[in-house]
Amino acid sequence: MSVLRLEQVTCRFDGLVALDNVELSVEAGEIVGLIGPNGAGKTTLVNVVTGAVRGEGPIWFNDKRIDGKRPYQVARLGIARTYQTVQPFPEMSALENVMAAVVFAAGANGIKEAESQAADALSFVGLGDVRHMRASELTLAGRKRLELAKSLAMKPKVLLLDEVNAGLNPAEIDEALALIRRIAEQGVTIIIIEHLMKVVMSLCGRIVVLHHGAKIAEGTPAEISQDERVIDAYLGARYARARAQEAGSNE
Ligand SMILES: Nc1ncnc2c1ncn2[C@@H]1O[C@H](COP(=O)(O)OP(=O)(O)OP(=O)(O)O)[C@@H](O)[C@H]1O
Repeated sequence: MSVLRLEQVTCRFDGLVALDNVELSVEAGEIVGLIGPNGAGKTTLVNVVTGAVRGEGPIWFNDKRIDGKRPYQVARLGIARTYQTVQPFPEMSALENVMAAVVFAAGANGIKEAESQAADALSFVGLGDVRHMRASELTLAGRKRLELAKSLAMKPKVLLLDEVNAGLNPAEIDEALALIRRIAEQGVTIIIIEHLMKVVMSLCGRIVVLHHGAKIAEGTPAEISQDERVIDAYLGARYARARAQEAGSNE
């Protein structure tokens, strides 16, 4: 049974259709990539699933309908997200930032428990040693990890990652990839919005492509990289040629 399912979900902003009858079904344990050109509706999909923006059409989390729920209710059911632009409370420590996320997702279970959950999440992402540092003093890679720790501390079953690798250098991206794989190994189902094709191709078992709010393709990385509509709308001919050359040189 799918853990998350969107049934013909539409989202309009005045005259603009940001999501157009999108069908999506994600199985437990999958890492699904969500790609498409700027403005395709990827972040809107995350916003609609997590209750930040109201759409039309049923969204199921296991056997529960979650469309219409508020963000904290969705978070408490077990769906966490990261934000494209990381915005920690700059003057608070990394630990305090994650504790705030724990309280948002779990309610007030006591400050000690929130602290211990937050410390575990920070260790998991490799920020255990700098947990008392102010968020504003962390590097971009550190703030991205902090963002991950905030969502992980909510103990999610489904995690929606919105461009967690943007702005990172190649070494930092490799580390982030390893971290995302470790999160998936914990049994967390992941949907990742990502512009770096190297990341999507190596991480995701399945890729969903949005264009002008509509799903134009869905398949394995190999299928998607050869799909004419995806090449036209997003990947471009140069990418397809490079892939074909790679395939040729591997023969
Ligand atoms: N709150 C909003 N109010 C009005 N229009 C919005 C709102 N949020 C998104 N949009 C519009 O909806 C469309 C889809 O935007 P969205 O941010 O979901 O795209 P995206 O695929 O995530 O793009 P990017 O890759 O640039 O982040 C865009 O035209 C955007 O301007």
